[in-house]
Amino acid sequence: MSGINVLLIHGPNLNLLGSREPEKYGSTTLADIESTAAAAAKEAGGSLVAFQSNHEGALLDRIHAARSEGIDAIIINAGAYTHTSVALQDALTGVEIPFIEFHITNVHAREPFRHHSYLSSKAAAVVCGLGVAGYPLIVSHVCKTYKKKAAKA
Ligand SMILES: O=C(O)[C@]1(O)C=C(c2cccc(Sc3ccccc3)c2)[C@@H](O)[C@H](O)C1
Repeated sequence: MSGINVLLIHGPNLNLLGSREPEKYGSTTLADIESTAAAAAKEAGGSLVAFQSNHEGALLDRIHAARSEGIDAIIINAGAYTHTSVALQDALTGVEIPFIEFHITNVHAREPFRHHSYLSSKAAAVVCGLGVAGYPLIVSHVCKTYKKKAAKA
């Protein structure tokens, strides 16, 4: 039985992780996050591919492509697009792949404009405030508990 294939997506500015605001986002780089997440997936019998873009359309295209790659679950930290993008919600629901909305910080304890998400109502789960340590935890959970998508006819 092959394992769960996870797509980890990061949105705008997250490529700068580790370089500024360590008090908020920690000092871990995005490359480290992705590497640790991939190791967690492997440990849990799954696999993980990662993608980051500062461009909304590129994020949409990457989500669309997941349909034909055997991706069983998406974990997305959409950054600021969380709070603005109906298009991201549409793409994530349109591909019919379960997704988890992830935030490093507790967005509900921050500025009011970060309290609304266009993704949460469609997400299988929403995780925020665990810091970057949350990534391997959620990846492992997904690989151990999610079901593989039925192959397309
Ligand atoms: O907490 C998060 O992971 C979040 O998704 C991440 C965000 C975010 C905001 C600004 C910059 C960055 S990444 C970063 C961190 C430190 C220095 C430079 C960029 C992420 C916010 O837009 C979101 O509201 C919350």
